[in-house]
Amino acid sequence: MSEAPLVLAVPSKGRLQENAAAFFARAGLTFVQSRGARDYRGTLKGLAGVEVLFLSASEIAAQLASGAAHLGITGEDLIREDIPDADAAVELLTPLGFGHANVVVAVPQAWIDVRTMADLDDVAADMRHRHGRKMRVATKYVNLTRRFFGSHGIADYRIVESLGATEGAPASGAAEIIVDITTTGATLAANALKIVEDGVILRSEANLIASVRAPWSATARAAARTILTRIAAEEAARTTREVRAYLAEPDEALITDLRENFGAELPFGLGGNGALVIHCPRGQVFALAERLAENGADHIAVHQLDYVFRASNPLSERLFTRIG
Ligand SMILES: Nc1ncnc2c1ncn2[C@@H]1O[C@H](COP(=O)(O)OP(=O)(O)OP(=O)(O)O)[C@@H](O)[C@H]1O
Ligand SMILES: O=P(O)(O)OC[C@H]1O[C@H](OP(=O)(O)OP(=O)(O)O)[C@H](O)[C@@H]1O
Ligand SMILES: [Mg+2]
Repeated sequence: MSEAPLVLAVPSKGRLQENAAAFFARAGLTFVQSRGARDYRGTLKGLAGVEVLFLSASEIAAQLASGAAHLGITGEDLIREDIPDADAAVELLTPLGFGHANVVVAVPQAWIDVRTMADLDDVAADMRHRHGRKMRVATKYVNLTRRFFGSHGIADYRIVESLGATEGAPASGAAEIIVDITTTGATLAANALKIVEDGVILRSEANLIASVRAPWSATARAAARTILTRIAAEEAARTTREVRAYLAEPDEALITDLRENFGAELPFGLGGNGALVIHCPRGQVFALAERLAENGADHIAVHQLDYVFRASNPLSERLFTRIG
């Protein structure tokens, strides 16, 4: 196939890099950077039709928006901030459980009268009327800030664009308040800032994201299907346990009970000789084992799985439903 390859955009540095690489590795997807770690283009070992781009998290959002990348990993905060029509441009295929960060409005701790966005509105109006100047908000999340302040009816403010160390702006006098991301809260605390109670703009985490506008050639589709199938197989394995037991006479009522009350599946059928192979959600293992024991199983073995491949998976379905 000589058609345009699938372009996969992966964080090359920063907070998301290590977790993203580990995520792909778990799914058996290994990057090959033939010219060493500073080579910002690569391929996937054993998988033709894929070009890997190593980019910063914000550049990944831009490439997904324009369609220069088909698939990528980045933070939802950057997607919502950098892509004006995010829901039309990209599909968030699945959250990844890392890169958690909240985009928040924070004010000096010394502002003891300011607890809510409504209080902040009062402060802003007051500054405008009494001192004739607008409250300054330091942030790199300009669009998220405008939308959020607008939704709270706050208009008396001015954004001071910040390119880093935003939490320092109030102390340095560059702005009165800030909008930034926080995870542990350590940076806010170190700068004597507090989060406004109803001032959490977005709860973000890293996502696997597809571009709607990328050229989805047959080659790109086939590669995406392979990648998503592997990722889904790993995810299914991680959240599932395999339970094996022997029951002299497994009856239909028990099987129905296991299916309905424990989320159990018998992926390989009933077998016929009383040997049961059950797959169930990880959290149901102990309850399921007890039920099997009550029904006469005297040896119940529980296994972790590496991969569970299914004919269809939620990730591929989401992608192909969206791109047609
Ligand atoms: N403290 C944090 N904990 C967890 N995830 C974070 C944290 N800070 C940022 N992130 C997530 O990682 C993304 C990228 O942040 P990172 O610090 O790697 O890059 P950056 O500082 O935005 O950009 P650059 O490194 O190019 O200056 C953020 O947009 C957010 O989604
Ligand atoms: O709540 P915390 O756990 O303290 O984390 C929040 C800090 O982490 C990020 O900065 P980063 O270290 O990525 O530096 P940057 O300003 O260069 O992005 C973010 O911009 C905050 O400053
Ligand atoms: Mg950062």
